[in-house]
Amino acid sequence: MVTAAVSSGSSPSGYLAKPSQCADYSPNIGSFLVDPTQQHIGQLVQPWNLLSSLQVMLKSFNQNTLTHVVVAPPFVYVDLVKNSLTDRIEISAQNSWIGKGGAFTGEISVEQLTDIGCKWVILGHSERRHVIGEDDQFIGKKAAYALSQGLGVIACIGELLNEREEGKTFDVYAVPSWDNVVIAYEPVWAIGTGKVATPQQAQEVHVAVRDWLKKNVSAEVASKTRIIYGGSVNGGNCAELAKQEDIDGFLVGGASLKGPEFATIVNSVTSKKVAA
Ligand SMILES: O=C(CO)COP(=O)(O)O
Repeated sequence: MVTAAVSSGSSPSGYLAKPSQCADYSPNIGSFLVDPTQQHIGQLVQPWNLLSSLQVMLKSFNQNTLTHVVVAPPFVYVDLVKNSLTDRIEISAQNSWIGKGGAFTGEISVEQLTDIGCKWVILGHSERRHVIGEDDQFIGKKAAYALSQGLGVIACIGELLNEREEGKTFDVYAVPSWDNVVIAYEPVWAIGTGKVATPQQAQEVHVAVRDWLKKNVSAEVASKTRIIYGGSVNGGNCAELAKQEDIDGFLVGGASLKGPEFATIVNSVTSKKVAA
């Protein structure tokens, strides 16, 4: 990407942002997010792989549907993916720097992301927490900064398998009171494992998150905030998950690389909204 000068770290570049390509959507429609991280099911995500899946998906879903589609490609492909897709799909980054851009070599700033037209950033993904070592406080600071600059935040929360087994699911997520936030519940044990949460397990946590928002923020925020589920979502399990009252959409990794399956997942969210 032209903007990533080696010595300039996360400083904003002179790259001109394109005009907004944001599709209008109402806050309480379904969300569907695609996060094909660098490596999924042993397969390196290449842009043409992702793009061909997205093109297949685009042919199979009605672009006038209510489902809000956001794609989060690896950083190096953001520009390519953005420029190859219809305006109907918004782009998210998979991470951002904690504060204002500066000399932080190797980091990507919020300013750079908005500069190239990103609307969203995923923060607190389990791999950032458990592999890189980011904690709630660090993620909270990142979220606050991204939001202050107008970037939407897809905030990921989720428990490890041993925490679920020890009954700690409800202690793990400390969700700050953010506006312009989509909350993604991703049980760590379900990510990339093929072991999906049951609809009831997911619904139980989503309800608890909504209750948390109600108590700690407001009833309005609780009802408007989209809470999406991630972790081994596929074409076969999406419909039952989507039927759950508090599951507003999905964060999908591996299945996003399979176009027809991807369309099935998008359409499962749409069907729910149409039925509502
Ligand atoms: O965490 C996820 C995407 O970032 C979920 O991945 P999978 O859908 O492959 O389990």
